[in-house]
Amino acid sequence: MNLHGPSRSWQSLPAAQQPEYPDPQALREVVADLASYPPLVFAGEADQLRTRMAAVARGEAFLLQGGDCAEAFDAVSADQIRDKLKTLLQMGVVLTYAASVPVVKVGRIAGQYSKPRSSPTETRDGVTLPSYRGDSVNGQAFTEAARMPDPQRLKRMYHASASTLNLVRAFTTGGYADLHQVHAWNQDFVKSSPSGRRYEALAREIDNALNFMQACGADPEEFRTVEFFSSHEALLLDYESALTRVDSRTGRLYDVSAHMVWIGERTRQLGGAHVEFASKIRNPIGVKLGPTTTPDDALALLDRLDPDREPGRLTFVVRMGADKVRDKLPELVEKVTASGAVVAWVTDPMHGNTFEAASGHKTRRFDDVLDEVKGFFEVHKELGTHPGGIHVELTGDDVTECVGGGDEILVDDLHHRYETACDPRLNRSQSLDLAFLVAQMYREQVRGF
Ligand SMILES: O=C[C@H](O)[C@H](O)COP(=O)(O)O
Ligand SMILES: C=C(OP(=O)(O)O)C(=O)O
Ligand SMILES: [Mn+2]
Repeated sequence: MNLHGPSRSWQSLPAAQQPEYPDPQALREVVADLASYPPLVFAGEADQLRTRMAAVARGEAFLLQGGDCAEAFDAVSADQIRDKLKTLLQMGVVLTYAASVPVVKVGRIAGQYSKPRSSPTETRDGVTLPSYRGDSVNGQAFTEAARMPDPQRLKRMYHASASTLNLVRAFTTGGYADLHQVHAWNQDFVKSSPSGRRYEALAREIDNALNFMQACGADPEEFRTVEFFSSHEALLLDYESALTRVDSRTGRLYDVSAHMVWIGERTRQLGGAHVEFASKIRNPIGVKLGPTTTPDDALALLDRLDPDREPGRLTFVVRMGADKVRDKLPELVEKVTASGAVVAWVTDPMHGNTFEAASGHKTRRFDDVLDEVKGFFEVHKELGTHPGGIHVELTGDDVTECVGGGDEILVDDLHHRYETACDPRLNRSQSLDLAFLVAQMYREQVRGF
């Protein structure tokens, strides 16, 4: 990697969770090619998201961040991208309208192809192979050939991300996301699900409100487009480094693979390459905080990643588990707040609530997810701080991966449509249920009506 501009200091530090490529020369060639590819996002857009996240941190907006645990190359289709986006847009509308708060919409999309794993290997029937680490690294099939890390997959990740982002941009700016389309997004859903029917009632209210505003002289053009940002875990540093470029406007480094990137629970070591990398780029940054995080860990991350105490720069994505969030979160929030920092606090109610069902499926209970969100809101209410948003794993498809929800999925249903490449996702109905419940919590606890 050639060193243009500021130093790439992270490249000499230990990086956890990286694939072991059999042919380092092949990797170098791929990285050199990637470094010559055009950016996927413009640095100015990342700045815009930082401004939006500053509003979240100050308590003036709410973050909705969601998408697959792991995107898959064979799911880069118009229908799947549209349905995911549609789900996020519907959730965004529910939250905006029912909680009366501006919603910053960020997809786990167009780059979420790489997975950290609890174990580097997987054993089935006495055979041990490298774990699946996401489509950017290896294949899901349990064969030696598929599980061998292949650097060519980094290029496929770039192209899959580019075509996904292209379609997302077309939908969000080309008329599909027009607020006047609130009913159209729900058409295929309205009769088949309780949350679809509930949404339809809300969409009618929005219609009335739009008609009222237009009658008052508001410009309908204002509602034609939606601001939507991309994000993923910055896990594979070969890829992220190749897409980290000097911004010609400012001379600063930006990771132009996405608007926002985050550091996962397994790679947030203070002396590690991921934290160093994130400290050097200007994008808004997220860091996952699991139940073992101490206040000193949080303060050290704050000093490394947000030394200037710039609202919008740093988001702490808390994923403690429903049974721990009420115990563990308060002292983190207290100490960080006392330090004078204005960070965005966001709940990821998924990753602390995963368990294996008797059938062997990795799953989550909708009620645990909801309970962790409730705990997160309770802690912030108690401390007078802002519950800034939710970070969830979801899909627009009617999968059966998480149990519970208004259109209840039972443990015995999991096998019907269990399609995730990694962690269990909320389906569309469960996602909408969650949006309604979170909107109600926000309205009651933050807005006070
Ligand atoms: O989001 C991803 C998973 O939580 C992470 O990859 C770990 O999963 P594992 O415990 O199945 O390895
Ligand atoms: C791996 C993930 O989360 P965490 O780092 O919080 O475990 C994830 O977001 O998919
Ligand atoms: Mn996950």
